[in-house]
Amino acid sequence: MGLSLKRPNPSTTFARLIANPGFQRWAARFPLTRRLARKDGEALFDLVSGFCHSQILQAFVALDLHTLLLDGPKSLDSLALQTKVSHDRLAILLQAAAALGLVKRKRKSYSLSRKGAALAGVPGLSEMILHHDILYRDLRDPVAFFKGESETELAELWPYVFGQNADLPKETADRYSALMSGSQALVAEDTLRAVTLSDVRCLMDVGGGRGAFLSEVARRYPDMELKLFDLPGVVSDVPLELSGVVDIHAGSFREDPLPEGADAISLIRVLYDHPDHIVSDLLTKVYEALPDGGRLIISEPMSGGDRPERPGDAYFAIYTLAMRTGRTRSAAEISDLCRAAGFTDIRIPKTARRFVTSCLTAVKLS
Ligand SMILES: CC(C)=CCC/C(C)=C/CC/C(C)=C/C=C/C(C)=C/C=C/C=C(C)/C=C/C=C(C)/C=C/C=C(C)/C=C/CC(C)(C)O
Ligand SMILES: C[S@@+](CC[C@H](N)C(=O)[O-])C[C@H]1O[C@@H](n2cnc3c(N)ncnc32)[C@H](O)[C@@H]1O
Repeated sequence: MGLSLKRPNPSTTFARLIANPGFQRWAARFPLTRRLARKDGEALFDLVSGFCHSQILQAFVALDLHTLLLDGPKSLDSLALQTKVSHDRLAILLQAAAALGLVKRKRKSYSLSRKGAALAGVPGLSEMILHHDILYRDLRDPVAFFKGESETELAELWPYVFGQNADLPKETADRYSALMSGSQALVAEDTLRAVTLSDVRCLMDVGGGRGAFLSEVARRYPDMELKLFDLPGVVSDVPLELSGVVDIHAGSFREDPLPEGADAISLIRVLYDHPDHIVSDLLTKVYEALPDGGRLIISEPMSGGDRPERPGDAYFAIYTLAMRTGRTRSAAEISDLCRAAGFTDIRIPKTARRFVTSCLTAVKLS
């Protein structure tokens, strides 16, 4: 091997040092480095075994253990009877669930931990977890997945995103809307905590589903005029109590112009379902529908961009990649798209839980 005269790249040198098994053995013993080495080892092991953790959670929820334990501690015998899982195998599942912090174990009796009880109470979370069987199958061959060489089932679950025609089969609309509206309560709560609407006279929620966000807005701002715009197959099922309060518009933002009259327009978990050209067209339509001084409110899970982060980059980006129609964008990317559509005064208010949603607001100033 020839002698390299290139000056070593400091970051490569650092990586090679850490990757050296001899250095690792030394660092695991040396008092000043051993805690860090153990911490890195544990973190790596968590990544290695993460797919088992998700499947333990999936079985825990599918067997309804989170609701069975809501009434208080239960014995292994009674849980085995109720779940129809053999005593021995259920003991292993419950032991795993205890290790993951979902249950607490006292000899042969099990109760929900704080985390397990929170899981039982988060609206729509168990349905979300259960539908992950699809994403799990889509990720079975991860290299083919990232190369874009595999078909994905998630893309079939949300066929509306492909739809040039706005007529959505009722069954698909139902399944989709139930899953969406479950998590909508959290999204609405965090969005409305981050963005105040006290100066808004009329809000139109575009892609607002069956109006879950608008019902929360109506609760907090009872005098606000509200409009909902979504596909015909979706808005036909807006609950009756809401249809009296909300002005409903059926249409497709791909083909139809947006109704005018609102001084604020919200796009809640809409952009990440679509590719850039559709997002650009939609933002232009939103701009056109708003009056001078009108405000755009975007809320959806976002990528960390320059600062990659787990919820946006290691979950939602993968989810939207499996859907094959949109992508998870960073606030900076969404800002660029908004600017290109004419918006100014772009702000990125902080939200409480990045795994629930992130927000961006912009203003039309012509
Ligand atoms: C009483 C004593 C002594 C002490 C109490 C101490 C105390 C106050 C403890 C707090 C306990 C508590 C209330 C905890 C609450 C925890 C909560 C609310 C947790 C919430 C978790 C939410 C999660 C994990 C949400 C996950 C959401 C997901 C995975 C959503 C996915 C959405 C997707 C994939 C949508 C995709 C569809 C499409 C088409 C791309 O849009
Ligand atoms: C991810 S969901 C979000 C629903 C709701 N905003 C929420 O956060 O739960 C996306 C919404 O956009 C709607 N949508 C998709 N394509 C549309 C289109 N071309 N025109 C109008 N709405 C559309 C869907 O029907 C759906 O209700």
